[in-house]
Amino acid sequence: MSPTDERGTVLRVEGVSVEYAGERPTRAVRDVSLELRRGELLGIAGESGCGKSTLAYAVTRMLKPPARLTAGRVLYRDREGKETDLLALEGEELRTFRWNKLSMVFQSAMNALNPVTSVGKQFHDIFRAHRPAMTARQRAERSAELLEMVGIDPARLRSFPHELSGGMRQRVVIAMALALDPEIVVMDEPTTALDVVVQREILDEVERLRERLGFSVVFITHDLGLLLDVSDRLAVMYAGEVVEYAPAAELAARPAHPYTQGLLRSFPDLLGPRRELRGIPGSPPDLRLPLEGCPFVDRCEHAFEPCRSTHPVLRDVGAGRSAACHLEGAVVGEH
Ligand SMILES: Nc1ncnc2c1ncn2[C@@H]1O[C@H](COP(=O)(O)OP(=O)(O)OP(=O)(O)O)[C@@H](O)[C@H]1O
Repeated sequence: MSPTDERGTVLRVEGVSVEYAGERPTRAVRDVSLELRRGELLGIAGESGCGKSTLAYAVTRMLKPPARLTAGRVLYRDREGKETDLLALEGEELRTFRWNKLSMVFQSAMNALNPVTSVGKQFHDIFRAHRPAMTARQRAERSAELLEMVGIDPARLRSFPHELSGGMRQRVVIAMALALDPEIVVMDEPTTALDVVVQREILDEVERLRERLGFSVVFITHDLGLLLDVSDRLAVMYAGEVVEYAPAAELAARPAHPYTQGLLRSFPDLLGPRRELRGIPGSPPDLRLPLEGCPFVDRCEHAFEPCRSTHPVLRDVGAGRSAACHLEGAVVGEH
């Protein structure tokens, strides 16, 4: 049993489905179940359009029309084991929950920051709203401490967002997300807009902070290579569904789902032997149309009789892995 098992689950996503309304609704997230353990980094990978962001918005209660949650529960479990269904929270309860227990870091730091307000004032506003008992001095001290924590000179509290580099802005957003010491941080493509070196620095920072502060992270990106590096466990999404769910090391060594194998073949392994780079031919199914069999069937080189007619459910395929695939053991060889 790993240390995260002993600390238990902090968030459980159960059977969540989301649709975008339209003449034919887009079923963007379909019956997704996941579990975030205390202190772990759970990665969510998949190509653009597979529903990662929609899932993040559903979990953080930020879905806006035309998106509509059609099924499921998102349960937060506190340290005493008491569960709260996030999808049932409203008004003040939801607002309190959002910053204190769960916070979010999204792709565009520029959109998350108010361009006409100094960084310091934005920290002060968070504290004034959520920690009204704090004095002005305590607010200033805590803001400076948070900036230092993410490697930024507290003198920057006087800066406006446009005076900071992209990497610094993203660090500020991460510091804000950590302002009230949340237990869960959901990060959706937090470094995608940044260059590779800055990306790496920020990820190292998140790692350090996670070790120090003990929060859990849901980390969403299309960059599977990066996720394999930073995640404890990984969920691979395809066409709105989780098709594989496994410890990162197992997923890298023995990917069970043909889609995961294809994704792993699509990027170069910098340390391993040179190999042919092959993408996955074809494109994902139209999520507005009914899907009967496996959503990956048209792109799968291993498709056989049941794949077109029977929808595969996520099942245990050994070594802590689950895969939604009809193949026996789902493992069809090294990638
Ligand atoms: N506002 C919207 N209205 C209708 N359909 C939408 C809307 N937003 C997203 N979708 C559809 O929902 C599906 C999932 O999109 P989503 O953005 O969640 O995927 P993603 O994996 O996060 O992709 P990306 O990395 O490109 O953001 C896609 O088919 C997309 O076209």
